Amino acid sequence: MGLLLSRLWRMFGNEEHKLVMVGLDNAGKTTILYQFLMNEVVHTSPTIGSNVEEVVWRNIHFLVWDLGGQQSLRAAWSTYYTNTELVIMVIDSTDRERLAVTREELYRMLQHEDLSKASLLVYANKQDLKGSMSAAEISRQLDLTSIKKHQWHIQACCALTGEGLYQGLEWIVQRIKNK
Ligand SMILES: Nc1nc2c(ncn2[C@@H]2O[C@H](COP(=O)(O)OP(=O)(O)OP(=O)(O)O)[C@@H](O)[C@H]2O)c(=O)[nH]1
Ligand SMILES: [Mg+2]
Repeated sequence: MGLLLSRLWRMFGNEEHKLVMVGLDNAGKTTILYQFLMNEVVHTSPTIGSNVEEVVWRNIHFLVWDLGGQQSLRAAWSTYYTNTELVIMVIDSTDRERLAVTREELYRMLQHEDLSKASLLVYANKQDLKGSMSAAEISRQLDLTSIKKHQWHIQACCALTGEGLYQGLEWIVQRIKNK
């Protein structure tokens, strides 16, 4: 009975999935959040603390937490991890100098016990800018293939046009449906 009810609950799209969006400052997280919510580019300023919005896509409800990425704020990311099923890490694909910092933050995050069952989507954002690294290059530099305990996927995107954003969400939807 419990299983049936939970299936019905899911069929009617009432389940809410917690999604946490992390990444260094200036990566484009807040821009992505409001693209999801309103299909438009909003003017952003650096996030202090977090933004949270409910995003509905293909009848699936996501509670999306967009966390501030400045160095002093990163220690607080883990306070948002409880009950998180999905993590999006956003990367500014032109920010070669700080890819090593992103890598450190990524692996620190994946070790957190509250994320042991979470799936990871990496957005290689700002693909519209000249000199941006490709998703394949970022994947190599971050050594994503070494991640065995989490399902992961990398998606090239541009938050200004929205290109690639929904392909990433589609991967997330498939993860949820396959559970
Ligand atoms: N060219 C280009 N600029 C982008 C893209 N995505 C975001 N930006 C710009 O990058 C800047 C930072 O974007 P935010 O969304 O505020 O970045 P953030 O990751 O939320 O930053 P913090 O809140 O400090 O962690 C803004 O000026 C955005 O307009 C993109 O795909 N291409
Ligand atoms: Mg922000």
